[in-house]
Amino acid sequence: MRTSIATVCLSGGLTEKLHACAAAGFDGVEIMDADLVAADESPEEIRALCARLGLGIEMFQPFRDVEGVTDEVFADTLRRASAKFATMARLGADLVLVCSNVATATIDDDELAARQLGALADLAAEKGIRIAYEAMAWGTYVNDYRHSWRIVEKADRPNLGICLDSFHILSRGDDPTGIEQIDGDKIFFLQLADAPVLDMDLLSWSRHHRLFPGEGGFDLPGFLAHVLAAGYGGPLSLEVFNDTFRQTDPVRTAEHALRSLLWLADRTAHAHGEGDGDAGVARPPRAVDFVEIAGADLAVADEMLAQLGFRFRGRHRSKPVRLWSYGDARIVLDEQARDERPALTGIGFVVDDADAAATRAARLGARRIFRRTYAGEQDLPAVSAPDGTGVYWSAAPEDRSWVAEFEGGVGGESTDGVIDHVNLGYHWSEFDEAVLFAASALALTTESSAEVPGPRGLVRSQVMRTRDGVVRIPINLAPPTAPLPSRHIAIRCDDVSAVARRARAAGLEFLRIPANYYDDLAARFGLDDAALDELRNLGLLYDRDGSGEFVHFYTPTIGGVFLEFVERRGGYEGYGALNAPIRLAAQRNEEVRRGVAGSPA
Ligand SMILES: O=C(O)c1ccc(O)c(O)c1
Ligand SMILES: [Mg+2]
Repeated sequence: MRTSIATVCLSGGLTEKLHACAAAGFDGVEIMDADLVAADESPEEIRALCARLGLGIEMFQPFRDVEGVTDEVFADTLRRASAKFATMARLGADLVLVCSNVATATIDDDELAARQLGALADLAAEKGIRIAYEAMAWGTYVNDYRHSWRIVEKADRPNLGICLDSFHILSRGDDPTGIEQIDGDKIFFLQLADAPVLDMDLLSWSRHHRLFPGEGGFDLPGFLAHVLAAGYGGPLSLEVFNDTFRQTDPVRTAEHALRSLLWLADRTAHAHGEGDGDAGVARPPRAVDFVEIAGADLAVADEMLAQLGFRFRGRHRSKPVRLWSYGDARIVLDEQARDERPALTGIGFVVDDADAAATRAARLGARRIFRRTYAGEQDLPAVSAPDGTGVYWSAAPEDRSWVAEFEGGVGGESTDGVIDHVNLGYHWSEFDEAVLFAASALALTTESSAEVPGPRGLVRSQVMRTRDGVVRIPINLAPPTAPLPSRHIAIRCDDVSAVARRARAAGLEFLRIPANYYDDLAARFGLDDAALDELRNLGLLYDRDGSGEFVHFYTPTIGGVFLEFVERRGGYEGYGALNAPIRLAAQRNEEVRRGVAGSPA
């Protein structure tokens, strides 16, 4: 599989983009005409740079507004084309992308379109150039890949083929199975992009919201399978127009982009039964093993966990690390960190094959973490997620010997606790990368996303989970000007009221929920007075849907982390989305009271 990326995906000048693509390990690039026009370097210099970096120039793009025009307009099109073909010769590029006409087309006639594309192809042939014709989703007359293929067949030139772009096909809801009817040798190029499912005009959706494969709502593995079944053997090239990636560090974005292609290739091979074992598609995790909180002094966390009813399981025998558990929910407090501010710094997962999971994540570009372990200590395979969060794998319960490395804890175990979800917040520049990491390295599935209004702006929440719901990681996108949101660990228990009562009796202060919230609950759900009083008195939040109920509460925030206790009744699958704005507002009110709030924006 040859990997390629369009320069339009990245920020920076053309040479910076090329260096980033090469550093990430791409085989080739699509050079955007506009990037070349704006570059200081000549086409010859860009050609030499690509050669030095080992990057193939897979395609030059785009050339626009060719077919369906009057003879007079077309004469000028050929003049424009001659000039661009001369540039391509200097660049050493021999494939050009022609977008279906979105602007100057005035004549809806396939015979004319085929004649004009044929004439363009003949001009290109004199320079040894091939043309890939791409149906744009918003093309004036040609906007369906099957239509572009009919025209290419009609024109019947050896150097004229089509370019398929997953966005243009899937955004319109066109059936991609027809791709298999196309002669694979005539698919000259393949562009890949995912996108969130949005209800908006195609052009804006395409120009601003495309995503790398695995980050949106399109079935890219299914799409690619059709293209490969047609016999396509060219590069897999990413073409992602996205406002965020135009601003982020091109080196990091290029690494992120390559990870999406590896994920896609794995998924597609897997669907064909060609997975290569340990490096192939990871099986989703079976559970969250533990969550790690690190900070220089975690005494406040110890106190809070004790108040909540966690059991102290002891100190690690060789490190300043402590273990607490609530049933099967384990929290590791790590005081090796120099940073004063406690933070959620790692998550352990239970998988079938821990080494395979780590190897696979490393192959997807994640850095391995090597930790000092002493004789007899379990060495959990681990990597660092792109944001630096540690990810550990173990094959528990058969293999949870690390727990026995903690000494001096109390015995006995409450049995009803488990980690329900771990909520991670990101800024705009890291959000899509985090979603892709969860989809690829953690083998989690994307659930629909929600938007939550908070006092500092809108928070987008994208839940990544296993299909069985045993592992759930809501990934939140913070408003652009807000500080990085706190992360939180949600513990599921059988009786959240009992936990709340006990924690209050032990002196734990909860996040303060406004009285107005309970008036609104009464209005919304018609709860009886006793139920409402219990919620109000204990400071609990409540939600209900067609399948069940959800009762939960939040602790105060310690540094950058807080806890939530939840009780799910019946088949309730959500996270109390209607309560999230209450939580965000209450957390801000708490910051205001403590004088650490900053400005609202
Ligand atoms: O939005 C565009 O103009 C544009 C240009 C080239 C492409 O390959 C494409 O898919 C879209
Ligand atoms: Mg395209």
